[in-house]
Amino acid sequence: MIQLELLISLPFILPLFFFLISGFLGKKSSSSSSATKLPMSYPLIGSYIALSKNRNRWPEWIAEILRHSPSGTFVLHRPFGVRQVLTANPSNVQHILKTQFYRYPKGHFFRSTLSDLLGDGIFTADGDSWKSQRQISSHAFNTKSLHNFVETVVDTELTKRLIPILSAAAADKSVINLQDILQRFAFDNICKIAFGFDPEYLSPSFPSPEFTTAFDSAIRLSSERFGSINPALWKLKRAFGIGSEKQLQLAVSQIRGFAQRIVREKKRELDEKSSLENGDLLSRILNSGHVDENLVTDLVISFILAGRDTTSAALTWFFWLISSHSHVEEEILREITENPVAPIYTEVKNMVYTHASLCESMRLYPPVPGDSKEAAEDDILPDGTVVKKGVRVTYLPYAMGRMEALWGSNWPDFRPERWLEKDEVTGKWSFVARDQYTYPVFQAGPRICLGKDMAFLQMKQVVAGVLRRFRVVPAMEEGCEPVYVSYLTSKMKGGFPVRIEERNTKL
Ligand code: HEM
Repeated sequence: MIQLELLISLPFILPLFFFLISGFLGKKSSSSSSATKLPMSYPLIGSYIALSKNRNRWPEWIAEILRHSPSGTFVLHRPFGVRQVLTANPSNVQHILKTQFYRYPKGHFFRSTLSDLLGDGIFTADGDSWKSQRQISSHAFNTKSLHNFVETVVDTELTKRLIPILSAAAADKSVINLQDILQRFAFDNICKIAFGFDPEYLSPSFPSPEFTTAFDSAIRLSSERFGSINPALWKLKRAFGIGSEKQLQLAVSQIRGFAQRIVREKKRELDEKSSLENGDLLSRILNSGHVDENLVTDLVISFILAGRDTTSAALTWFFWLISSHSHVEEEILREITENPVAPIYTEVKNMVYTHASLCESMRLYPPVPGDSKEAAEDDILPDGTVVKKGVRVTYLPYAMGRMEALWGSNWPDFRPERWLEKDEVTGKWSFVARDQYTYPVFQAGPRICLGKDMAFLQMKQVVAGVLRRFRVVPAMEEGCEPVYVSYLTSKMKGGFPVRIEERNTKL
């Protein structure tokens, strides 16, 4: 098998080898300068050497380059003459996400890389298909009854599952992986909210159901396609059904089988009851008359992706930051005391300091580190960067949260106060939002995240529910800093080991 993969790769590896050598012999082309931190670029292989050297830390690497770029933009030379524009410039972000929205669809590259997993679902769709999915989904998301439903689901998962597990960990002083626990929590929630189905993934036995294992590997393998030296390589592997592509096919067929069962079961249930008893998103979508089974299956998979790893990643980094910023923790505890029945929605809404802390945490560690569009025609970005038709333009929330030009010289500091104003008389905080194009953590413009309000509601419920009772204490080795890694969404590398301590005074 490995030999076959090698054989397929030879047409790519041989010229690469040749040009690597010629590059080292000094025949490098343009755009290399140590002063500006731009990576060296060579004929044919472009900046492949720098790319592969920084593969495991690409968000940090790109952020370093963009911090040194006067316009906050640079053009990455990928192998075989492929160019990619990378930007942390808010004017460019506004241009591609809003002003010139129809010139910058998701495009062919993104769709072909992810369509095995996501089909024609909302994340890969463009044009009329995206419009109709967006319309159906927005209708289902934007209702008061969904808010109430989310609140109840999250509260139940919190009180019946998360709190007892943390309580047991506190009692036996064990080290637990908080990232894994929060992912399980988010998975149960999204399945209940989106499909009215409870997978019971967060339980004291920490089960590993086939579906979630398949989902994890499908995300990893699909996102590895983005790093492929040439898409033809993974496409050939897929055609031969070998290596990582074979694993991906297996994982995808398990995922589609699972999603299809959910859709069929829900349709059967609705035929029998023909009512919106549970209020989950899928019932709402099916009730709206949208019954193309394949498309609804794609939507189901997209919702799981959207809802599972985003809130859990955000909360993992949030608890890590809180653990070393006691004044922030104290301020949040004060807010929880002032809102004694939080996590109830109306109370959670008042938690502006907590809201600011979550925004600040996602500025430094966004759950989605980067997002790409593809130019449908030749264009020039507001900062003067020339974009040819077919070129990918990627904006990077991870880099943008680390730009001195946008956040000041204290950008490395975790300071929720940068999102707040204090009323001198009452002493109360009020939240001051940044514009969406400077902080596109939830994307912006017509494709802005549909689950943003739901995500904040869930996260604040968790923060209030956990911190009112427990202290989260990192259990990493002395001097060990967590590492931010990114597949389609971000993660803390190796998980987040913590000890849980009960607070002496319950709030
Ligand atoms: C902290 C939590 C979250 C963050 C940071 C976040 C971020 C994002 C981002 C960056 C996008 C654009 C992705 C792309 O186009 O490639 C997006 C889209 C989307 N998100 Fe979220 N998300 C979060 C939670 C959720 C939740 C809980 C849901 C609920 C299912 C959700 C549903 C969606 C949907 C449906 C879209 C597609 C919108 C479209 O293309 O029109 N998100 N989100």
